[in-house]
Amino acid sequence: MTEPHATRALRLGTRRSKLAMAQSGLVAEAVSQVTGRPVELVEITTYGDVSRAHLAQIGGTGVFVTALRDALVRGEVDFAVHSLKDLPTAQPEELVLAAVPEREDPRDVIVARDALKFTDLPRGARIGTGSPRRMAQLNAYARSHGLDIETVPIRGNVDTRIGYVRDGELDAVVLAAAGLNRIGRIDEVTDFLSVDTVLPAPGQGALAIECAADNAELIAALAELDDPVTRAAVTAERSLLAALEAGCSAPVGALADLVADGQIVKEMRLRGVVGTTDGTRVVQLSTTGPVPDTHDGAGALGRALADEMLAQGAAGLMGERAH
Ligand SMILES: NCc1[nH]cc(CCC(=O)O)c1CC(=O)O
Repeated sequence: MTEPHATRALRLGTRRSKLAMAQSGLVAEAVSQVTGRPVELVEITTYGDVSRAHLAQIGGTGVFVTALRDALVRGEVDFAVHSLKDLPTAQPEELVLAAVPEREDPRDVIVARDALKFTDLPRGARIGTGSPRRMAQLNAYARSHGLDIETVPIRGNVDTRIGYVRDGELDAVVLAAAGLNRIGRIDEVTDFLSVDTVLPAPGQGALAIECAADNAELIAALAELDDPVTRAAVTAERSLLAALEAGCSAPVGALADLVADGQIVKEMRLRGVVGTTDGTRVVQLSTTGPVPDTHDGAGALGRALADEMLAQGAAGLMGERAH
């Protein structure tokens, strides 16, 4: 006899990294609450987990996500949790972004030796990051503020990256605040980078819960975990990314937030940046519009900013174009 549907465990497909397991654990609990069903974690290895190549070299788009999406399409798992910033902008038609929960801190942070802040790093300091977006903005800031830094391409999980600082190989590494928060290591941050210095990746700090497009019952339940403001913000950020035709490893930063006058929310602001990794050329613009209440409205904000950025030569600054 099959188990009654209402109590069968929902299968959550997850990567095995510490960060992915932490994120999936948080979401599993929330999903269990809204569905009344137990959630079991199904571990899946993605290309991004096994390849040693630098992200920019292996092409970026979707390396952490494809295997999870394949398992969803094959019906091996019921839903998957992704870091939204790792999710390609193209949405497969068999799948749907059922929920985007409230975003946490979108900022990038520095973990440096001797509790150093970014602007206090000594001349010639070596800063590890595998992200062209972070390289471009850190180098641009350094150039315009008389700092002398060297960005060093690295990759690997959080332990590996912070390890480069602990063992003295690098002076600092750049990471996302959200990831460190989720794995309980936010105390190791020595500097929270203002978004005026480094705009985060589109979707950074937000999670995406994805399931099969024909699973109406689960989609309805997961909708309870959706945060409409986060959804609108990340939709605008991702439509900017898509309209620039840039992959997730391209040097594109974007952040949408609400502009309030006292308690009253006035508008949504979208900021975007692209630059060459050496920081010599940067296009950074922002736009505002009414707070979008539809997917199309948020998309239009992103596309409008992309058009302005392209008119200022943004396309010529992106080395890693999506194929
Ligand atoms: N590319 C790896 C990745 N994907 C999501 C996060 C952090 C969590 C988030 O941004 O939601 C990280 C690590 C990092 O950039 O430090």
